[in-house]
Amino acid sequence: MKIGFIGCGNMATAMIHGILKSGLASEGDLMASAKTEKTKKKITDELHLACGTNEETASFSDVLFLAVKPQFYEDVILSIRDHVKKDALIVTLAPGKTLEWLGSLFGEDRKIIRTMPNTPAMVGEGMTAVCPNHSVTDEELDTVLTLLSSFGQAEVIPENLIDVATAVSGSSPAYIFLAIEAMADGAVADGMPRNKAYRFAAQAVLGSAKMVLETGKHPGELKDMVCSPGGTTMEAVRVLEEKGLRSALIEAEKACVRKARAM
Ligand SMILES: NC(=O)C1=CN([C@@H]2O[C@H](COP(=O)(O)OP(=O)(O)OC[C@H]3O[C@@H](n4cnc5c(N)ncnc54)[C@H](O)[C@@H]3O)[C@@H](O)[C@H]2O)C=CC1
Ligand SMILES: O=C(O)[C@@H]1CCC=N1
Repeated sequence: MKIGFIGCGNMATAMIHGILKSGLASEGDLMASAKTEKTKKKITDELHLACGTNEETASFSDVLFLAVKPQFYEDVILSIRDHVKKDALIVTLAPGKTLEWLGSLFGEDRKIIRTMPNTPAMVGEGMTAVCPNHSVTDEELDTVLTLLSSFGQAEVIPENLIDVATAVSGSSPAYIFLAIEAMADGAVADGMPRNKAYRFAAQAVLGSAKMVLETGKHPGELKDMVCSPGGTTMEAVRVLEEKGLRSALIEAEKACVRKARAM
């Protein structure tokens, strides 16, 4: 199976590392294309892959990832569509680009899998939402799920939820980085050296996420386990509620969904 990436930025690089590390494919099975000389050099010298034009990458691939920003999708699709193998599995990553829209550009009978990954794929802890179109068989879907699982979790969802997935997992690492930065700022304000503060905050976030996933307990119950009666945490939680953290996150996700639907 030959795997190609049109564009080789943050997401493609993370996916390539995951696929190679898992042993699902070797360097010779992969090709990527790029716009800049710097990225071309990264593909050949750092990733040790063949670097092709967009057209060469399209005609090489049994599984083809479209890893350019959404605003470049239309031009890229129009330039490669006649080069894509007839039975290739076309995997998209862009928000807002629906299966219907993709089918209208590639051709209705094409096998298209719309996904929404996230950058924690870079450390093998990605979360990818997956929506296949009607032309993709169960076996082909399994092939793509196996590739996507090489850098984290991958789960099929109905397409009407993919903008929601964008808000809750595609974009949410940015909210969490912001939270970690702010938590560390608070610690620095009270005298902790900055590097130590990032590590303490990030490890607390990592452990908390693991508790949700591994205990299966309701997040509210886990929160209550931290809040000793008359203790320190309840004071912090009281201020977070007063400042609207919960509502800020809900409204941020609603804005994210609105933007994705408008793209
Ligand atoms: N960064 C993120 O957190 C996430 C990104 N996505 C989606 O993944 C896709 C890729 O995003 P990133 O990797 O973050 O972007 P990026 O900007 O890091 O990478 C895109 C690459 O494509 C190259 N490129 C642009 N036009 C090209 C062309 N015509 N031919 C070949 N290469 C071209 C750019 O030079 C760049 O290296 C986007 O559609 C984005 O919306 C989805 C989920 C999360
Ligand atoms: O900000 C964006 O548009 C992309 C999609 C999800 C994360 N990054």
